[in-house]
Amino acid sequence: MNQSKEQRILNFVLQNAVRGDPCSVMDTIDKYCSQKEWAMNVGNEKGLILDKTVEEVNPSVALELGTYCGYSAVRIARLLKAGARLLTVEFNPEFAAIAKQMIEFAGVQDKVKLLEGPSEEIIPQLKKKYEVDTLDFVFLDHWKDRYAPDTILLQECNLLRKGSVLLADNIIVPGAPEFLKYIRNNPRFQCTNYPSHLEYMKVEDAMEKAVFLG
Ligand SMILES: O=c1[nH]cnc2c(O)c(F)c(-c3ccc(F)cc3)cc12
Ligand SMILES: [Mg+2]
Repeated sequence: MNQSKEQRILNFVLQNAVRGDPCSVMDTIDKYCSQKEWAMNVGNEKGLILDKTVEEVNPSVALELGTYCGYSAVRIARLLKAGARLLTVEFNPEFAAIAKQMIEFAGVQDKVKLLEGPSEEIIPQLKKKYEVDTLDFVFLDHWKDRYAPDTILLQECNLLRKGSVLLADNIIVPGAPEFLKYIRNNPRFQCTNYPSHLEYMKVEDAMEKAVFLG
């Protein structure tokens, strides 16, 4: 049974990165995906926008929708203060299995809880099953057609509070037009656009920050 691309990425990290060193894991993934096989990690350019937003928010409880291989989970978790935690949701079981190993190799497993399943099922469970009160930060990086419905679902589940920050990847490529239309016309959100480039490519992309006003 030949290996998946995600398994090849993980193997390259296990053989070339420094165990327990999140930056080494991120750099090694970026090296593999820029030189050998493209993959949909947020990457280092958009990753810096993610870093700045996480540092600005300094979340106690963060949610990521779309774990993939765990690159951005490692990226976010490395910046979390003592006692803070990241919940990351992945519906593809193969990706989740890779991400679990990636997160453990990076040494951030104590800060990260990987939840396997569809976001629309997991979001309504966050309060009771995962003991979440409200979310300080949400990184939307899963399926573009879920950005808007999941943002509505987060509000319906009372998971956002005044000042909660959403950051969405792939606003241009693949694009999330329905989400942009929803969030930019909604008076309960203050939006900011961050132009950037598609991971590992000279193609324009952007991220959108949306602060919930309560
Ligand atoms: O499905 C996705 N989920 C989350 N993030 C993505 C991403 O960052 C991409 F670049 C892309 C992408 C895939 C193929 C392309 F040709 C361009 C972008 C997809 C996703
Ligand atoms: Mg993305």
